[in-house]
Amino acid sequence: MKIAIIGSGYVGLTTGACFADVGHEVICVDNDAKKIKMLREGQIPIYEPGLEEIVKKNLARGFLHFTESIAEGVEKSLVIFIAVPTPPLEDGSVDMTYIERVARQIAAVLKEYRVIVDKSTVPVKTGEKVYQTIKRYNSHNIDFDVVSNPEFLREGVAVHDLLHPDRVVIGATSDRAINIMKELYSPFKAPILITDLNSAELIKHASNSFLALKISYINALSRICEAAGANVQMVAEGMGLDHRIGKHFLRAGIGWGGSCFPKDVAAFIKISQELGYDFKLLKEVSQINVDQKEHFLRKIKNVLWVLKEKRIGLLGLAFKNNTDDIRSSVAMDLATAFLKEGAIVQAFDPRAMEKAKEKLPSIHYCSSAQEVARDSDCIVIATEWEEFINLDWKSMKSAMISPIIFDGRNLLDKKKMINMGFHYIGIGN
Ligand SMILES: NC(=O)C1=CN([C@@H]2O[C@H](COP(=O)(O)OP(=O)(O)OC[C@H]3O[C@@H](n4cnc5c(N)ncnc54)[C@H](O)[C@@H]3O)[C@@H](O)[C@H]2O)C=CC1
Ligand SMILES: O=C(O)[C@H]1O[C@H](OP(=O)(O)OP(=O)(O)OC[C@H]2O[C@@H](n3ccc(=O)[nH]c3=O)[C@H](O)[C@@H]2O)[C@H](O)[C@@H](O)[C@@H]1O
Repeated sequence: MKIAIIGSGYVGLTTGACFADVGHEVICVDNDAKKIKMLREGQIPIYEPGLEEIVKKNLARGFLHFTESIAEGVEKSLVIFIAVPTPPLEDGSVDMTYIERVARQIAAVLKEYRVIVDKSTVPVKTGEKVYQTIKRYNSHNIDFDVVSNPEFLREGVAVHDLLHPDRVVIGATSDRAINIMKELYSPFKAPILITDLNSAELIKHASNSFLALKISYINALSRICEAAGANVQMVAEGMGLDHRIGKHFLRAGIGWGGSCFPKDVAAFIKISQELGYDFKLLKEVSQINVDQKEHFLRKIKNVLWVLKEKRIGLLGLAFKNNTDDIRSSVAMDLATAFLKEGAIVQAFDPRAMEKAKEKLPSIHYCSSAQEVARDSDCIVIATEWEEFINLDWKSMKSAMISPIIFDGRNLLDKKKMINMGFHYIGIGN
């Protein structure tokens, strides 16, 4: 099937590449000329495991194309996905200008029936507004359908999540559009849930908020564990063995970050408020997340006393492992807080340093994790990169001025580190 994806960022590019990989003919559109030029040459502007291979493979076999022209995408494709940003405004509500502009741009070039699919994360009732907008600006009165098809991929494992989704949600009322969407997704062999437009849009905000809630819950428990002398990892394991609870998203840490949870939880609070419901539970979920980061900072200050002139070795800058994404990264927030207090921050991240350099040039960027330890007053683990587990911690220790580790992700084995002579401070243990 011929499809176009408007917006070739994280979601647009990974989705486009995976659709091409299962045999669809995909045109990825973006208004960033530099990005399109890079992509045409097979260069990938983001780090996502497995993505480069499938982009190159599908470019070579002619299943994947890149263009700056929305008109070209709309003309050549039956299904048009919208995957442009929906960033937060200052009050937490969603900036809808990107979606609205693309809806008008599609309407202006519509010549034949098309299915217009919203993949961006949007407030409930957006599909209705997109429909009205396209109808208004579609001067030739061409028939079209609007569908909501939210995306549930996680960065770092996006290719896997796209090729093997837990579920595909299709919010649509027209049989014609539903059948086209079912055919489009048939190669993925995933459960397909058909809903109305509004429910599909709500499923996305509800899912992200629930996952954030689960993490905030375990983070709140980590505080109780610290006060009671219990171990949050054991508590999480004991809870997670109950299938009704499940073991996933119960890793206590320094709080959730990334381009989606913070903005989507804030948006869902705002959307609920506009619908007349005060979502106090989610407000608390957000507050716990802020507290968790501040509590971690307090723990560091309790041990180091004054941060000014201290040399802090920071392991991790990305908002999570296996990505170079630093959007709303708690690791970056911590670095900013350390710098503000006058500390010297020497940091290493396996993938995110280029992006971090642009945002925080005053960090000293190290070429290896080992270098982070040199003459440091402590090491702070801020991103859950697995490769940090197997570092040569003995030699790290000998390079440090004082062997203190603040493990914000409970990545290391506490007993082992203490036996090695480290002063180890984790989360909830
Ligand atoms: N990043 C993620 O893991 C996930 C993101 N989402 C949602 O997907 C949407 C997109 O997010 P990302 O891909 O992360 O954003 P992004 O910022 O990485 O990509 C968006 C792309 O759209 C392009 N763009 C903006 N306006 C355009 C226009 N008028 N015409 C053509 N291209 C245009 C930008 O140049 C950019 O390349 C958001 O609503 C987000 O909440 C949903 C699931 C996962
Ligand atoms: O809408 C989105 O953009 C996506 O948001 C999240 O995906 P992502 O932000 O890529 O990453 P997650 O793996 O969910 O992690 C989010 C944050 O929570 C933290 N986290 C995660 C899990 C956990 O147990 N504990 C924890 O602190 C991570 O370190 C990270 O900062 C959701 O998991 C995806 O389903 C969704 O599609």
